[in-house]
Amino acid sequence: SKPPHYSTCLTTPLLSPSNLTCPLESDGTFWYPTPWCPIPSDGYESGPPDCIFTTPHIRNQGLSIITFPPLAASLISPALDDSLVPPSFRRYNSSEKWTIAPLPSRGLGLVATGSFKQHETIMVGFPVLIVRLDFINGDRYSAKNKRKMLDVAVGNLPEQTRRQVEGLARSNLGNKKDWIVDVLRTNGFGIEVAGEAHLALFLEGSRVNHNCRPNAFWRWVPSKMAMEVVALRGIGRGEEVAHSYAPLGYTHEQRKAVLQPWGFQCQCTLCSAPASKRKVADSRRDRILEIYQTLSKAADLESVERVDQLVREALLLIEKEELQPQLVEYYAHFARAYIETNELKKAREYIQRSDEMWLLYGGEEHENIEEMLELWKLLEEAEMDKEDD
Ligand SMILES: C[S@@+](CC[C@H](N)C(=O)[O-])C[C@H]1O[C@@H](n2cnc3c(N)ncnc32)[C@H](O)[C@@H]1O
Repeated sequence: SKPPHYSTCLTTPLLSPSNLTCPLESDGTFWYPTPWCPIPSDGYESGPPDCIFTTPHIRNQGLSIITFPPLAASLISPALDDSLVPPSFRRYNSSEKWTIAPLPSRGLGLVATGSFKQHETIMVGFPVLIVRLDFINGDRYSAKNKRKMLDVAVGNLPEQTRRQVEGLARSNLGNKKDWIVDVLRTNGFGIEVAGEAHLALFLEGSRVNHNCRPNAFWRWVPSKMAMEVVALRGIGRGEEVAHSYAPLGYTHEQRKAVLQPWGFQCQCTLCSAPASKRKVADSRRDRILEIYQTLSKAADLESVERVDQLVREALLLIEKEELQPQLVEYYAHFARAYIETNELKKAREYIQRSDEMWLLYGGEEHENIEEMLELWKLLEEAEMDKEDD
């Protein structure tokens, strides 16, 4: 049977219908070739189909997306408007301060050919392939159909881009047919499109290797569909630029488990340290988490002095373990504990710090805006209550 044309504006819980105009913008001429929407195995029972959308010239490299039609429609403007990419973003793309080079036992990687100051943007990348995570993980399409759709998505890209995507494939892969799923899993970055999880593939950004004590982090700029790699600390010429694939703060065993899908043995300074040193690092990391949990239990917060003590201990351990990016969450958490114990001046100070860090690590459009707003509201209510007393 013929799939219903998606211009019927199939409703999806992901975007409220008020955000949609009918017919969907994705029905127009923006995409080339015409989007292809194979029928999911469950028909359209559990939602719209995943379709392949390609815009072959965007950002000088093209982009293919496999997702729900309303989500693709939501990207056309302004996120995928080439004329709205700020000049600074274009400049980083041809930066002379980095190169992609072969590195011992970890394939290619990003290497600084100039120096970077702390928090300086190193690279800006635009995705060439975006795939809805549940399309890959779910079973609405058979493995064969998924492969076919992914092949079409890559095949629609301009030849040079396609070759570069193919160049990301691992040569030692067991089942060669699964190369693109493997590339997405090992080189893809998790991003959100209208609140739905997707994997995004970048040509150069996907070459950044892992380090448990990273010198860089990346942030996603949804309104420009761009990924920025940013220096966590000063980086010298010749240094490899690496970020952590594992959440910071994990212990050795936890890191091993999350890094397993990438199929490499982590040799970073932390993982290859002698067992005794690793044990010290692990116990500090466990303790940081324990403090976090204690601060979450209002009943355990006997006094402001107790909160002060726990905050001081956590800050010291975070510094020792070089986990500063984690402060973005810890500051907000400290603030909650101070609100709980009615120490509102300190609460305000930590909310402010958390806000500043979110801006740095998540960018202006960071995903936690709502939670931070709620925290500010909570503080203001507590301040009003205190005034009334
Ligand atoms: C996102 S890619 C990074 C680019 C990759 N080196 C390449 O040549 O395409 C991830 C893969 O790089 C390798 N890799 C990344 N970090 C590594 C590390 N610290 N040690 C060893 N291999 C690493 C692993 O093979 C991993 O699956």
